[in-house]
Amino acid sequence: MRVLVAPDKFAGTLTAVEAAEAVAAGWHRHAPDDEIDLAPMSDGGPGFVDVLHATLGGELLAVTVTGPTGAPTPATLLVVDDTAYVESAQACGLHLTGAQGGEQATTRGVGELLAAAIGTGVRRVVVGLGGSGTSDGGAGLLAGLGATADVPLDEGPAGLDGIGTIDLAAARERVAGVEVVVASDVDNPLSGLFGAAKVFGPQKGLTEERLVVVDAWLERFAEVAGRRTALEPGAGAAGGLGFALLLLGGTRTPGIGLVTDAVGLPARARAADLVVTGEGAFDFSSRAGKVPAGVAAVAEQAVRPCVALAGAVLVGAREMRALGMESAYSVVDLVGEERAFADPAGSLADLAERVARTWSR
Ligand SMILES: Nc1ncnc2c1ncn2[C@@H]1O[C@H](COP(=O)(O)OP(=O)(O)O)[C@@H](O)[C@H]1O
Ligand SMILES: O=C(O)[C@@H](CO)OP(=O)(O)O
Repeated sequence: MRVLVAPDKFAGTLTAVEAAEAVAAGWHRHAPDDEIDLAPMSDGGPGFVDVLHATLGGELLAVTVTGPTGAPTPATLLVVDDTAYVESAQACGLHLTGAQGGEQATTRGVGELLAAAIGTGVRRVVVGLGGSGTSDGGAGLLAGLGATADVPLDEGPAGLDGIGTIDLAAARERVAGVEVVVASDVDNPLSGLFGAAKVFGPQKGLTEERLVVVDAWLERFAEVAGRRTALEPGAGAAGGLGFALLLLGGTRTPGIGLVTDAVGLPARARAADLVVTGEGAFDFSSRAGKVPAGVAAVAEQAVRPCVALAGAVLVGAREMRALGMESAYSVVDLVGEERAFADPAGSLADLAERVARTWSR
């Protein structure tokens, strides 16, 4: 039997590559003769560059950029032919800000990363969005590329309070002649009920009262910088980085689709008998745009069953099927929360061994 293993990262415990390897190790304990094809995945968030490098090869270039709280932060660009890939979470990820709300946290480093990518002379730069700890509407990115305003653009959303004017000419000049592709994991607008602060603020540590304040800063920023662009799908990805990149002429594409195509997932699914995906928490936010739903859609096209192995499964059977999944299995249900976090790779392997008993033939 051939099994395609295509998980996302398990945020905080396993990278996508580690998760795929753990699943393969456990599966082989039960079914040593099964052929396993490892395809670690990303939707534009953490792991984007690693996952693409593992499949596409290319050259990795190390750079140091300004982190979300100002500290020098290492990041890596991937250059493949005339395209550079940049992962915004490396410069402003939640792992760098901690759950502090990010009211002063900046995306300046993402602008620096983009500038470094453009500096390599490529024709196209793909920016992966997701997993950010910031909510600055991408103002920091614009500052990192030379934009100026009557308020500081690189002091987080708090710095935008009372903004009246912005000049994007220098930033637009900096990206002129380069195609900017915005690979985002969500299609939310910048502000409002479905905006960056309201929907993704809580996971960054913003309290109910502060969400409203940050949303109002973003709303005002949108009025000054580009109201219509703020409503476009994906403007609210990565705390509004999508907005800034769209203002600079970027075009949005779902990150999962970009990665799926880049790693040739449809053909690999057709060559398999079963597709296995997974992520840390399988919940209803795992809908369209996220790795498990994207992998399930590819499996469906290939007429192959798809199952999910997750740290925790937080949806019922009906929702799981709506997400295209035949079954979803939980590490926590098998080994308990303590062991799941103490030995994430070992316990995911144990779960995979169990699942192989049901699915391998
Ligand atoms: N090994 C694990 N076992 C159980 N739960 C995990 C494990 N790793 C991560 N998680 C849970 O998954 C959550 C992250 O969800 P995940 O789907 O990986 O990321 P996101 O939703 O940010 O894309 C974590 O907050 C944690 O509760
Ligand atoms: O960075 C963020 O604000 C969100 C949405 O883009 O990412 P994730 O869905 O990975 O939590």
